[in-house]
Amino acid sequence: MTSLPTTSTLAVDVVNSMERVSGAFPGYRRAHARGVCFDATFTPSGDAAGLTTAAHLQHAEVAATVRFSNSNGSPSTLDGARAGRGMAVKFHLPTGAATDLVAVNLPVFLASTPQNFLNLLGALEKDPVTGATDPARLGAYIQQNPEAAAGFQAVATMPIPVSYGTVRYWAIHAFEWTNAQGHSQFVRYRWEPDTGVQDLSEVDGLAQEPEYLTAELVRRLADGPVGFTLRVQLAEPGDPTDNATKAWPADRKEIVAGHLEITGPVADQDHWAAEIFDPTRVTDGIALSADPILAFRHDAYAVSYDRRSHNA
Ligand code: HEM
Repeated sequence: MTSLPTTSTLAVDVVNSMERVSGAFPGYRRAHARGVCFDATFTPSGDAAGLTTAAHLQHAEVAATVRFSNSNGSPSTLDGARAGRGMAVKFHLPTGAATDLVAVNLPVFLASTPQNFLNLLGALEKDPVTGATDPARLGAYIQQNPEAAAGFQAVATMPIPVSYGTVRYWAIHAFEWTNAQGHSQFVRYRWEPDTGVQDLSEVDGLAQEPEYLTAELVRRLADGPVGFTLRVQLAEPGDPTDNATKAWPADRKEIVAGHLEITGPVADQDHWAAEIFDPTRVTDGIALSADPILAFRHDAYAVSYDRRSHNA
């Protein structure tokens, strides 16, 4: 495989292990394989403008492209199952550049470092003899790595959504905003659906069509736009900004940075499916925190992108 200059050996090891867990499907992302893209408009509230110079968070609306997805590396997992869902947003900036915000239906991640994530994947890999994942290995991993407990608790209670448009999505990592005066503030992002969170029971989830989430959202959009509010939590001194397994206290001040209105499916699904939504693609006024998972995602996504764009 051709390595991109930005990839690391660890990123290759992690993506190889992801393939052993979910399978490798030529041309598809190694995670969040099944997805669908939509056109949207983001209207900033103006409330973030005093905290960051980021162009999309000032006062003028910008166009956006949104990809909703299922987290598995297999493109044929059931929509009605309790599983991860992704919402990746690409904001198209007035300069012609873009900035991405990549979120899932989990408030915290399962590992604080890339090495821990690799170890966790190892515990999820199928036993070569039985061909199945061994729940005891995963249990032992969580016991030895208590940092994973909060994330797995959230995984166990993941909602089965009525719609991709009725899910709450977190971008998890801390990012650092800087304003025109040079003052900096750590933040965390969350998308709140206008409808409120709406779930299905397990029975109703299993009664749906296998891939109901795409058709449901297209039908819903025929009746009008689907909206999300971008809420931003502001860190206080001492809040961890480099650990994706740790949430900040729920009473931290929040602001509404803006509102996203999704209007309809993109005209060219193949073009947008081939695109990359990279959480490290930030813009002036936003910097990455020191969270090692955040930086590592760039490398892992590059490995996956390289493979899928060569139809591997
Ligand atoms: C070490 C940690 C992680 C690894 C190794 C990893 C790996 C990957 C890979 C390989 C892809 C496919 C990339 C592509 O081909 O374009 C992907 C996609 C994705 N990941 Fe992660 N990921 C990690 C953490 C996270 C976290 C913390 C979140 C949520 C905040 C997240 C949300 C997503 C979403 C939503 C997508 C789909 C993006 C799209 O629609 O293009 N991932 N991930």
